[in-house]
Amino acid sequence: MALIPATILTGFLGAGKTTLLNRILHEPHGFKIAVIENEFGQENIDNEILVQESREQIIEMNNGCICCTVRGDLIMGLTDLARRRAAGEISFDHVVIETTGLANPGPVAQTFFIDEEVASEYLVDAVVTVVDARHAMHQLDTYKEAQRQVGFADKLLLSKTDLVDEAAVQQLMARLRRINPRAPIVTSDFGKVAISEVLDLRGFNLNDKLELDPDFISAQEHAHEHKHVHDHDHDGHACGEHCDHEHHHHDHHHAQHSDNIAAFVFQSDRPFQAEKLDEYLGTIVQVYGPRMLRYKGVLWMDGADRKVIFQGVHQIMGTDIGAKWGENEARSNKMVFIGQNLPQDTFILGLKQCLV
Ligand SMILES: Nc1nc2c(ncn2[C@@H]2O[C@H](COP(=O)(O)OP(=O)(O)OP(=O)(O)O)[C@@H](O)[C@H]2O)c(=O)[nH]1
Repeated sequence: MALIPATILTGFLGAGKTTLLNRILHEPHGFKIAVIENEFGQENIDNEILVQESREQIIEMNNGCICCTVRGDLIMGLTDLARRRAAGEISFDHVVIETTGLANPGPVAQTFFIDEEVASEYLVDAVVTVVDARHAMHQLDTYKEAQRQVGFADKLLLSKTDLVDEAAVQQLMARLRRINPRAPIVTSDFGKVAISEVLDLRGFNLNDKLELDPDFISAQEHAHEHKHVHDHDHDGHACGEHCDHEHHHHDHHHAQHSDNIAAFVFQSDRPFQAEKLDEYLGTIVQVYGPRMLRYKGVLWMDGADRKVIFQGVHQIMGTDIGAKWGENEARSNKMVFIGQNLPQDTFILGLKQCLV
């Protein structure tokens, strides 16, 4: 049987991956797509944001980052999809893997060559990287992950050009071409791009990847190097049961993400007072915005019968009206903050004060 093409969709935190995916899943283009979602932090908010009707074909992985702690889950997810497809239980002709904003696409792509079962069912169609035109210059200056995602791309999709002027777009494009002269660059504001620019690119050329990273195909785990991310929950606990961080494993060179980036979760089963919350979020974004890499949440507002989806990147914050709360669904608030040296306790205390 023909191999199933898989697209690795990558891009730094908040670049616009889910927005693009949502658009693709809504469009009538003839592709049947299965999605593998990997989100950093324990709460999969993207699941609320992605279109509901495709849900049965969305596999979530949120116990760690796809390029380090959950590579085994990726293999299992892929082989399980292939088995269900062969058994006629589900039907799809393409897989899209949305990585976390901090993932190194190298080890994700590697999985398709190293794992025999995966290699016998799938081929990497392309690594597609979404680049945030508003924040990319700073991200490229500061985070190796952002550089790697651009370096590994077979196609670069430029989002948020609506937020910057033409000169800034040109300057960014010139930089992207210097980092990765191979990858064509296409503008894709709010995911508006032809499907032919994203799927069926047949763009993954192993030789290029080997030039970029001579260890690419070696089965040695984590030959790549990236720095540290903690994943804190609201109790201040730093690492979950799947934690695989360096401080637990001093005996081998381990995959890590950028220093000082940490995630924490705020949860509550009391509703928010909208005005208080608006004011508080406005204030923290003003003060801590430059260090707030990504934040999102599903919110329960007092008196509202619909969920409110809230999200942002640095100072740019927005809300959308989400689905109705189900009749038997327990209402609650879930927020995830990913940032550099954010004062977790202050945030949590402040948010608590916005509850009814
Ligand atoms: N102005 C503008 N905003 C955009 C564009 N694309 C996405 N956004 C917004 O940017 C925010 C992040 O978009 P997502 O699609 O969730 O980004 P992501 O890459 O999936 O984020 P993570 O998976 O959390 O890293 C959302 O508030 C989007 O509405 C764009 O082209 N222009």
